[in-house]
Amino acid sequence: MRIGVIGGGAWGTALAQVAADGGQPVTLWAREAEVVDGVNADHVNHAFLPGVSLSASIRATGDLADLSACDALLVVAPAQHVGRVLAEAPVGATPLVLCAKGIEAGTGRLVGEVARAACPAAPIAVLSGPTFAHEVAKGLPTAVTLACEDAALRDALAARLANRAFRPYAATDVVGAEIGGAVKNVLAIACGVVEGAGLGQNARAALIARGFAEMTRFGLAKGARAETLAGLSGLGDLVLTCSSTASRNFSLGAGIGRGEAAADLMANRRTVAEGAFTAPVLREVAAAAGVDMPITDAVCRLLDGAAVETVIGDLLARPLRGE
Ligand SMILES: NC(=O)C1=CN([C@@H]2O[C@H](COP(=O)(O)OP(=O)(O)OC[C@H]3O[C@@H](n4cnc5c(N)ncnc54)[C@H](O)[C@@H]3O)[C@@H](O)[C@H]2O)C=CC1
Ligand SMILES: O=C(CO)COP(=O)(O)O
Repeated sequence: MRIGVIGGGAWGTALAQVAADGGQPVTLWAREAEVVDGVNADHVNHAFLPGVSLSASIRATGDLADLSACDALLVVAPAQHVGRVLAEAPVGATPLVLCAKGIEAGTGRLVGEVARAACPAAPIAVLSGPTFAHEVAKGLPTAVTLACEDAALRDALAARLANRAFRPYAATDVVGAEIGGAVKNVLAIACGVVEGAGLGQNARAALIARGFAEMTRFGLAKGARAETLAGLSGLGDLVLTCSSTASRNFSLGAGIGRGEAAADLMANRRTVAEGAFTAPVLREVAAAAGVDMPITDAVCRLLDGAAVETVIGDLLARPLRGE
């Protein structure tokens, strides 16, 4: 199975490295010429995954047409750009493995819905879980959810991507796998705020547990299964990104918690903090579905510039309720 990767950020590059295990050829499409040149000449993605030596069997390209001979495409552009990139990619009926985590602003669509609209003939799988790119690229042990309704395709993809350190777990719940990854990014911002503002470990654990309740309420309303949300792509990824400054979303929140302006933090970054784009549209979609999302709402207010003390105070002052 010839693998192509759409997106030369940290995660696309790490997944290209996974797919290149054992010297298998992989084509990596990157938007930036400097990334293409660095991967081909030095076997390093200096811009997005510095310090990791990549397999020489990864060939980078800036031309989407070079993906036309691939048997499966890993889609790893940021969620807000997936629709545009897929519209230009030579997909046809080639299976797509969606690896971006987010909800499209303006439409409220999960990445799967975006991909189905752009590429109606392409079978869809979702790969998601607790996966810091730099750890995966270095070959550290990692497990992911690989969700696909077509069992034969899912097994073929799992067999192709699995290696000694990278372990896909099969699932059929595509929507559930997507929702866990999209919602946890928003909750990771909230946990970062707690860290940055020095609110303590109790508060962070409370946010993880109540955030998981929020993710589960939203997921169930949108057709996800509870066991998927409690698995690697939901709870697993929530725990990872709510616990570490290696998470860009957590780091963004930590900056806000320290009192820095969210707009400045967003303006000064080249890497993507998906939760900042997902939070407002998640709030809209949840409101339309009648789902209460107090932590997501708090993150939206903080991103809009509300004071940390005010927002945290409001969260704590909500009427007491059953767990
Ligand atoms: N980095 C990680 O550890 C993980 C990231 N992800 C997800 O993977 C997706 C991609 O993130 P990363 O690879 O980390 O990105 P990154 O933050 O390392 O790099 C930014 C990426 O955005 C792309 N980009 C910027 N503007 C664009 C545009 N207008 N059109 C198309 N692409 C554009 C850049 O080319 C680059 O590939 C996100 O949805 C993220 O949540 C998922 C799991 C792990
Ligand atoms: O999704 C991730 C790990 O699973 C990466 O998290 P961040 O985007 O917050 O860095």
